[in-house]
Amino acid sequence: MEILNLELNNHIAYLTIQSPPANALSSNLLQELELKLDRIEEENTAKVVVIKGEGKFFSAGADIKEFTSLQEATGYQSFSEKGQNVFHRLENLSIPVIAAIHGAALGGGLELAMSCHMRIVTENAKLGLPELTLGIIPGYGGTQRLPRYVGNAKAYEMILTGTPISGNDAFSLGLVNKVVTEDALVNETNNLAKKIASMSKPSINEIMHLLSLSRDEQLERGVKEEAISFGRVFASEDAKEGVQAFIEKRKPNFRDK
Ligand SMILES: C/C=C/C(=O)SCCNC(=O)CCNC(=O)[C@H](O)C(C)(C)COP(=O)(O)OP(=O)(O)OC[C@H]1O[C@@H](n2cnc3c(N)ncnc32)[C@H](O)[C@@H]1OP(=O)(O)O
Repeated sequence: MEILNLELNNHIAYLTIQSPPANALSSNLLQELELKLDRIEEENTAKVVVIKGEGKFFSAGADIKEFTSLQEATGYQSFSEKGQNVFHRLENLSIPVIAAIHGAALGGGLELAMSCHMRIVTENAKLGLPELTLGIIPGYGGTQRLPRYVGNAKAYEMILTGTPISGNDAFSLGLVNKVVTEDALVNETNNLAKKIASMSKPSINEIMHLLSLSRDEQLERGVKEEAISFGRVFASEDAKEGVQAFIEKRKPNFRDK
């Protein structure tokens, strides 16, 4: 089975993450996302992309189990940059991307959703950046994109406590476009996608270019700094402890080293 399924239908490209149970963003999945974006661009028929997750969650973030086999030599900074680059490409696509979020969008899962242009979320979904609970920090652009959506005060709280917010709260804060019941997610997302797909492609492409110019230049600088910090923190003893504790399903014992 493919871990990222692409289905093109009536000018809508549906990308479904199929990597249960967590739909973790493994390095294979990120590579697959690049390939699927290549195909969408080559075919050049889609006017909108929908990203969703199969099973219980949208995505629980980077594959924490893969972290233990990440060799220091391969560079933790470049691990972060690889994800950042894919998400940068997604954000700068010439067609809009909608994330349909249910269950959980945590860590890299929320960073993926924040790189999309619109988000529809279920009421009870959990959205957050829990990386600090693992002794690491967000590395796929989350430190830079979250404050732009929810404001500084809430971003500090969400990142420093690692506590997720509900779909309802995400809507109140302006992080998502719409909050819906679990049953309505597919229909509401399709309705939005269809409305966009009924527009003329050249005007969609021009608008995507113009709206991309509304992003400030600091974002790119901040994302670069984030990868450097990610590399530094990931090499710490507390990062090893945090990841090991997650795998062993216990509380981490951080030593501030
Ligand atoms: C640069 C980017 C960095 C990052 O993204 S770091 C990762 C940030 N994400 C997280 O910290 C989220 C971690 N996961 C969770 O908090 C919870 O899980 C959930 C809330 C998503 C779900 O909780 P529940 O319903 O109680 O299920 P469960 O037993 O915890 O998880 C089911 C299985 O999924 C595995 N899993 C969950 N998240 C990840 C992940 N991010 N990477 C790899 N595996 C994951 C678990 O270990 C377990 O597996 P098993 O059944 O073998 O015990």
